[in-house]
Amino acid sequence: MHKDIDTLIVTPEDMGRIDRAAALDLSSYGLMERAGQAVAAAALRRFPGALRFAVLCGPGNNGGDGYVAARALQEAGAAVAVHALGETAALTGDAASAFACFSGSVAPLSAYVPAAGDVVIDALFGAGLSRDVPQAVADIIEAVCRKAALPVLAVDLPSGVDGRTGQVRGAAFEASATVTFMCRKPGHLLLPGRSLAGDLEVFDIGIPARLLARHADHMRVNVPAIWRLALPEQEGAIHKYGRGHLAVFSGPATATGAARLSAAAGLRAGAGLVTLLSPREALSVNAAHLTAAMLKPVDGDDDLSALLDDARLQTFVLGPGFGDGARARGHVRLLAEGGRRLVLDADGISAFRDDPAALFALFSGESPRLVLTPHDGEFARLFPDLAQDGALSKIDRARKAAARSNGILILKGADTVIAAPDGRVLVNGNAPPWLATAGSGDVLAGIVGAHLAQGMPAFEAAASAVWRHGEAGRIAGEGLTAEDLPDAIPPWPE
Ligand SMILES: NC(=O)C1=CN([C@@H]2O[C@H](COP(=O)(O)OP(=O)(O)OC[C@H]3O[C@@H](n4cnc5c(N)ncnc54)[C@H](O)[C@@H]3O)[C@@H](O)[C@H]2O)[C@@H](O)CC1
Ligand SMILES: Nc1ncnc2c1ncn2[C@@H]1O[C@H](COP(=O)(O)OP(=O)(O)O)[C@@H](O)[C@H]1O
Ligand SMILES: [K+]
Repeated sequence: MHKDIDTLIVTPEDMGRIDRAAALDLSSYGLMERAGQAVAAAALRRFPGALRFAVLCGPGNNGGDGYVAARALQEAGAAVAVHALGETAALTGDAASAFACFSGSVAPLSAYVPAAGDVVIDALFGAGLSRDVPQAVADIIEAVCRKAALPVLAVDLPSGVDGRTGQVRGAAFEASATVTFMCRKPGHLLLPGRSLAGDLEVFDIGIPARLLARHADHMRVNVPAIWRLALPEQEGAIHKYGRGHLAVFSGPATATGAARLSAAAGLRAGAGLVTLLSPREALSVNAAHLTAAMLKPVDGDDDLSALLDDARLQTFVLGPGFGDGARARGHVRLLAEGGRRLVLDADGISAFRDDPAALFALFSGESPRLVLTPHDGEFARLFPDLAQDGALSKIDRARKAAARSNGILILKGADTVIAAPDGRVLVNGNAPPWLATAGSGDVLAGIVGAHLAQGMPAFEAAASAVWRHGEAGRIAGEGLTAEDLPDAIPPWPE
């Protein structure tokens, strides 16, 4: 597929618009025919041992794809049982045409009895799911997935998964694989949709790339092609200051490890110099554990102000293990007023829970130089209204938070979303589950800081850091601890 549209993420609403635009130039039934044929081909390829394909067809075009697939499977000599939700006489448009071309018998959905050897083709609802699935569908999902544990191939989306949010509407199939068309939808990438979709195939049914690009909304999968052009130059003889100087605030003597993880990651991720800014009472414990990173005492705003006279210090990480909220707020104010770039993580985020607007005001009005790295709990402290709004997807939440804060949001989790105030959004997909370990977030903050220190724009710095963090997790492998991660940070991709 065209490599530029390969990474696009399109909401069901935008996809509907694209389908309608495509139908002006192309036969919309032709699109459905190719979609259904692709589903049948995937079914035969993935399930050569199937005794029977049970094709469950819904009332819209998703059901239409199902009738095309059923016909193609029958023509290929496979045993097929087709069951419809609702009256087939009520089908309209392309779905009615697809039904008319299918010559086999169609039984009601309620008559389907899952049998061993069946492979279920789920063509009940796709992009058009607009409310919770009816009870009859919830019952079938229970019978197929829980009681009979049959393999399911989903058409476009597992029925019950909301394509815009990835949330389950009432109940949803758990598919072993899903065949979708042209582009991924948010529901394929955001949890729980991502795990319910199983192995995802994106099939090109022939909608022109220009239509996709015109109607898509700056949402993409986080891949190196997106930020490669913003990578720092790697010249052989570059001076260490040329590769940027990152400063990381340490917590008190009892909580210094988190900041050292950020510092170690910052060095590995390419910052030329990393300085740990430590309370005096924690200097000796920090010194005992540091080799390549430098150490400077900072106890309060006066120390920090003096340090900010050094114009080479432009980039800071504040939050990992930091503790003291009042001190954090004072430091953040000085850094903002000094025009510095800041990665605000963990305790640094929580420090502004009583007055998030004060934080946003400090970084308003110019190109973003604040990167916020909350997990869901920290996000809710800064953006309680967005966290509580059940209608918003994780993408919507990150995007609105970025706009409000004029910062880059890294909303963490297995489906980390990176968003910029200008509306660009990336969904990350390379993080292995074992990256969820204590201290892993501190490493991420250090990588973001290193990228900023090397002069990358904030959005690209954040996105590439999330990607490299995911790769480090894969390289370090299952059973990793956060201490293994810095050494596993890979070089920049070719
Ligand atoms: N040109 C196109 O439009 C193409 C569309 N394709 C297929 O078309 C699908 C989208 O088709 P539609 O927009 O018709 O949507 P769907 O077929 O996903 O569902 C819409 C139908 O289901 C009903 N419905 C929605 N939620 C319901 C619920 N909870 N309980 C009961 N009924 C509910 C709606 O009233 C409507 O009749 C895609 O997912 C894809 O499979 C493909 O054929 C490729 C081309
Ligand atoms: N199930 C998961 N799969 C992959 N990555 C995950 C998963 N859960 C969390 N992560 C990632 O692990 C890191 C955890 O960071 P965080 O929540 O701040 O923990 P900590 O404070 O312990 O470092 C984040 O980068 C997050 O995106
Ligand atoms: K479906």
